[in-house]
Amino acid sequence: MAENLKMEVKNLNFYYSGNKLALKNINMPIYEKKITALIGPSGCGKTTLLRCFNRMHDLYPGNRYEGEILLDGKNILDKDVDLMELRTKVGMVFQKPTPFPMSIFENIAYGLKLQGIKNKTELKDRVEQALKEAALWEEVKDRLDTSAFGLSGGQQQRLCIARTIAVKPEVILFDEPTSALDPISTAKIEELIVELKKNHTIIIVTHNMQQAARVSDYTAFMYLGELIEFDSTDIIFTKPNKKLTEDYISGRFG
Ligand SMILES: Nc1ncnc2c1ncn2[C@@H]1O[C@H](COP(=O)(O)OP(=O)(O)OP(=O)(O)O)[C@@H](O)[C@H]1O
Repeated sequence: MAENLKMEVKNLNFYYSGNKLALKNINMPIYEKKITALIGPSGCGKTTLLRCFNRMHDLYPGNRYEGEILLDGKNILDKDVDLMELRTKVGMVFQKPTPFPMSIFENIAYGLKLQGIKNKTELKDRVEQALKEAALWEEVKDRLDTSAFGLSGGQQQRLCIARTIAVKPEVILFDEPTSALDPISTAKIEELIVELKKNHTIIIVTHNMQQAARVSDYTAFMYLGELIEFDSTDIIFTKPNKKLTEDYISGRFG
């Protein structure tokens, strides 16, 4: 089946301030409305690569990119890119749930208000829609005005997902979204991520290989800042082309 390119990484190098080269000549496609998993041993550069896709590294001075990352054909590493706009298009969910210290409703309304949505009915509708998409509505609809900190860890993570999807991103980055959660909450989030690909392109960092195999369509295996192999998840987990990939998949190191 022909896939549509949503993003494309071309000859990407990334340096942390102090000139530490953390990503070396990365080239890979990101297909539209598919889930791409980034896997590899600790310190191989998964999170570093993920944070390039919405230029999170720009929050710290001295970090430097070389090469290109195209989003719908336009290089997001160009100097004149509006980072607010980029981060609206390319949203991010972090490892630990990070609700704001406000009510469940306000957690989601916050980003919508920043986008200029002031109308109360519209805000209510958009909050409800986001909570429904994040499979949280039924659990919270009677306590929208209570603090987000009253939710369980798994619910907080779904709230963070709701907050991210409320502003209608095209791409969603997940950085080990279930590593702080129990197995039941993890299963719910995995189900949700698969559901979200109907309308979004998804990139997920995970050090849980079973999770990558369960949820993703494509997998990128990284090692020491390099992309060793990119292919369909089936191939990576059944007959990878590189010995290093096979050794990692079969648990010989990692
Ligand atoms: N802020 C930073 N400044 C300098 N070097 C960093 C910084 N953050 C990460 N690194 C280095 O960049 C390399 C890649 O780290 P990264 O966190 O991307 O790996 P990872 O594959 O996501 O690892 P993990 O699975 O442990 O989260 C490592 O050598 C790490 O020490």
